[in-house]
Amino acid sequence: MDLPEKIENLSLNNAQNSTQTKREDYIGWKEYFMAIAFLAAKRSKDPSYQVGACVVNKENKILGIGYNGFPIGCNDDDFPWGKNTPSPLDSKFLYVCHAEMNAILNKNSADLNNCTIYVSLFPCNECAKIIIQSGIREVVYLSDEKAHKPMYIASKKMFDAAGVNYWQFIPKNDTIVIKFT
Ligand SMILES: O=c1ccn([C@H]2C[C@H](O)[C@@H](COP(=O)(O)O)O2)c(=O)[nH]1
Ligand SMILES: [Zn+2]
Repeated sequence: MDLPEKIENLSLNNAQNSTQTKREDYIGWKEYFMAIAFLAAKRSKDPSYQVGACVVNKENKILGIGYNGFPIGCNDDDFPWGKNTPSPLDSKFLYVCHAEMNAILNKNSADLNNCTIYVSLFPCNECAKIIIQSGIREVVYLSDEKAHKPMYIASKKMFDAAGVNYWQFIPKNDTIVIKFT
């Protein structure tokens, strides 16, 4: 391409750029953080329930991500994934670290005060305690399908007493497609 042609193309591109407006179909912050919690849940090896969590500060910066799984060093193939086993020692409940706990322990900042946690499932009572003690002040959850169980009612009781705000996120769409192309 010789020089005059190049200059002509350049000014054409500039003219096109100056008339371009921003994309409108980008995902909002809340969708983004909830989608990250759901993506993290995809890492879980739990056959019955995969949970993801994402801790975010007031500047929309992510401070921690987690999913439910066994502690470091406890091999996914050696520890049990069953729950109603004859021997209590063979139940996953003794060993699994919950998604919220992992997100909080994985934090890349010392301070979680006034942060928000996005969770795919409303937190259980044990996670509620950890959330409160960490300084997180807001819980955004998607599923409340276990909310009728005593441990989840206890979570709400503790959140209410501690002044932790919680609300259900209802996504605009039930799918976000990610293509590696
Ligand atoms: O607050 C919560 C509650 C539960 N989880 C995890 C723990 C288990 O791995 C599953 C629940 O298994 P069920 O067999 O459906 O009881 O979810 C969590 O990460 N956070
Ligand atoms: Zn929990």
